[in-house]
Amino acid sequence: MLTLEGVVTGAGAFRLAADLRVEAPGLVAVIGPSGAGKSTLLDVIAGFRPASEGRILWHGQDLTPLGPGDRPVATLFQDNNLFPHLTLAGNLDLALRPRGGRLTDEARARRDAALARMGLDGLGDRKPGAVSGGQQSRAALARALLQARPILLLDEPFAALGPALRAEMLEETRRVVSETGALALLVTHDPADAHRVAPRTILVSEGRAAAPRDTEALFADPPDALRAYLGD
Ligand SMILES: Nc1ncnc2c1ncn2[C@@H]1O[C@H](COP(=O)(O)OP(=O)(O)OP(=O)(O)O)[C@@H](O)[C@H]1O
Repeated sequence: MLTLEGVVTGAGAFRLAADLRVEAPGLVAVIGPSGAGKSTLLDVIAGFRPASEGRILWHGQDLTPLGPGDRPVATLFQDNNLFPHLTLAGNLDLALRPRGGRLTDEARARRDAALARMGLDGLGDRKPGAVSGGQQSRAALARALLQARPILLLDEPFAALGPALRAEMLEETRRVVSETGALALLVTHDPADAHRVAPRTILVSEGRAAAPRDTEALFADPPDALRAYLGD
């Protein structure tokens, strides 16, 4: 269970309030108008942005005082964050030895298995610039999975991909989240994404992140803010 207890955060004049619980595991969509605070919500959970009020708890443990590296969280952003000067394998290795040092044989085997599972067999020696956008996305997802953190934050990770590839990557994400037993929060602009892969959805609007609701029920009877966003 991820609990945001009276959390208030913000950037500049913007304020976001969140008082909600998210049952783990599972894939939860985060949806809402542009500028509503979806990325801000993920940032405060990851620790990239401080909470000015309230606490963030993971299975009862208070994460609020912890820095991003000490939280049980892996984050995947839209631009993938692959280092261009490293090979795909080298990028994945960062998840296994974030502070440098030699990779053990066991770690190397895990990295190769992660590449293979994402359909990147034989591409480990290439740099990101020498593979397709979809392959870059796969490598970034593989790296996030290798981090093996129980909370996965996905901030529009596949927005730059075409519709078919995006659907494929979402399905891949759904599959790995269900296999790893993680809690994943997925920011998306597309209600179809939420319908496709997320049984629950958090609506962020009017300065507030609402408690997760059953996705079908939410869209069947949308609150005014969601109705306006959907253009109904
Ligand atoms: N560094 C900053 N300084 C000041 N205001 C900021 C900063 N970063 C974000 N904001 C403001 O915070 C609000 C929330 O931004 P956020 O990126 O969380 O929204 P979002 O819902 O993720 O938007 P989008 O869907 O467009 O990505 C916006 O109004 C934005 O202008």
